[in-house]
Amino acid sequence: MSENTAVSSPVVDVRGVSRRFGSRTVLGDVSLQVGAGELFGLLGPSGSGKTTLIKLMTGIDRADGGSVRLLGERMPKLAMLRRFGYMAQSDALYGELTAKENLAFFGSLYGLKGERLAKRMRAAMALVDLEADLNKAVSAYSGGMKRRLSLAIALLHEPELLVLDEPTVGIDPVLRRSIWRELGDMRRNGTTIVLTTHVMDEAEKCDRLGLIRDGRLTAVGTPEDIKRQSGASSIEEAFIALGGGARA
Ligand SMILES: Nc1ncnc2c1ncn2[C@@H]1O[C@H](COP(=O)(O)OP(=O)(O)OP(=O)(O)O)[C@@H](O)[C@H]1O
Repeated sequence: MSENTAVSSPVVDVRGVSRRFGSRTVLGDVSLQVGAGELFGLLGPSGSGKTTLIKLMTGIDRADGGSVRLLGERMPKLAMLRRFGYMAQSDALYGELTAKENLAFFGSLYGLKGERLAKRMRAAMALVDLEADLNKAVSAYSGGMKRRLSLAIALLHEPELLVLDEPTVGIDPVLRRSIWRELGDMRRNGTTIVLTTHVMDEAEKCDRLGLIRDGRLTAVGTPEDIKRQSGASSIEEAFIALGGGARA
């Protein structure tokens, strides 16, 4: 691994993490630090281990070896639910409830209530352009609307850290752009963001990228570093050289 720059007081501190399923090692000895206010992108081919790593970070799954700390706390830890927002790859929503009821449910887990909850619901739904659908049952939402509601839930409590697994899949280009603008504003306000993506122009917008292949980080650095390391002129080429195809 190269250029995994030492980060002082990292918000995300993954050390020597591994995960096996049966006899198969899907993550091997992964170490990664993400600093406060960084927008960090995990990039890798399908099945390379991105979601597995995200699940270990958030405490949804437990590593077989190594350690994960978020905001200085050893994971998994239930109380940390209030301090980070997580958007899973498959939406974890209650279909029979309205969007508002879903938001209220997750809001209560985050410790939000009363006027603050109402205010945050309005702000989060405005951000994903779903204000008009607040009282609609989630079962009547399209796939893209469900993704947007999942994102609204992840940032409902204005967490210090956002962990987003493919946040813009199924979202149209106009809304995708406005969501990225919003992620940029959040980062400027000090929110740390870790996300996975398959979209190259999204990868270019990250402060740093981690390229993952076969459960190992093959490169970590700024988009410019990654291009330089692989001698590529675009992230897409670098991805193929370092993470997405035959190693150069
Ligand atoms: N619960 C599980 N049991 C067995 N194998 C699993 C389990 N979860 C993940 N895997 C395997 O681990 C590997 C990594 O999966 P993971 O979902 O982390 O990949 P990914 O990089 O997120 O892929 P994608 O980009 O397609 O979402 C895959 O081969 C997958 O089949």
